[in-house]
Amino acid sequence: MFLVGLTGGIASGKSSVIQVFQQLGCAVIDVDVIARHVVQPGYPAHRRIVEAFGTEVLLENGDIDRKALGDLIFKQPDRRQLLNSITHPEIRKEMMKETFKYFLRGFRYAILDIPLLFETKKLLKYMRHTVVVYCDRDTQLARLMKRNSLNREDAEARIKAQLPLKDKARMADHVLDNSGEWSITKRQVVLLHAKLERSLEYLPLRLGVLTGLAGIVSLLYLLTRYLLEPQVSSSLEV
Ligand SMILES: Nc1ncnc2c1ncn2[C@@H]1O[C@H](COP(=O)(O)OP(=O)(O)OP(=O)(O)O)[C@@H](O)[C@H]1O
Repeated sequence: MFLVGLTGGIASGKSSVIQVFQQLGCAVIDVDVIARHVVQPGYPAHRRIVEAFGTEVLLENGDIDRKALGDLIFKQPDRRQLLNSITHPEIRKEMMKETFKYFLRGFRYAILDIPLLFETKKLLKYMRHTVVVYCDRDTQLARLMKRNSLNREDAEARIKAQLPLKDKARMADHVLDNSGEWSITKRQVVLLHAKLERSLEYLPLRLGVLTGLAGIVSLLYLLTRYLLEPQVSSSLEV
């Protein structure tokens, strides 16, 4: 199995593209979903966020108020870093668990939706392929303003807070251009999936694990035989 990291910019279409991969039966790991999961009440990250940011980032039912927290860290990079240092290790652990489950189920590749793949770089070394969901700046701005009911100034500020989408596209192995009609994007996703499925890059890990298992089984077999065999020399001595 190999890993494919999918990223893009705010409102560039990542979630929409990931849905198509899901419909195609792919192994999808959504970091946003994991990020929401690990901050639920009862989880260590939830307790540490409340300790660090206070109860004003809580909703009445005890859940984290993601909007309040987002607003709080938006203009304060040091607090953003603090939040990341709490949540990122927990997110990575969950991602590894999910990846392992898909590996056991025999998937050839798993696609991970990682919004800040190129910014944080931490997960980049595990990705055999990187995919950027791109759209031109005007389209991105218009879709963001519409989806989040933002004025132009706020939407522009949010786009500016990230690496430019064009730079990300240059760094990626594959670019899905989502500037136009949705049907055109969908076709690109289907083609990319077919290409990744055809790739033989899943073989080294699978063969490695099978060889390792075969080695362990042989070792156990030899050990069992040795332990169960009558000790001829010692019985002669008696
Ligand atoms: N090709 C398209 N044509 C028209 N609208 C689109 C297209 N692709 C996505 N959208 C719309 O643009 C908005 C942003 O898309 P989406 O939520 O998939 O982006 P995203 O990259 O996951 O965003 P974020 O990271 O900010 O959550 C959504 O409202 C979606 O319905």
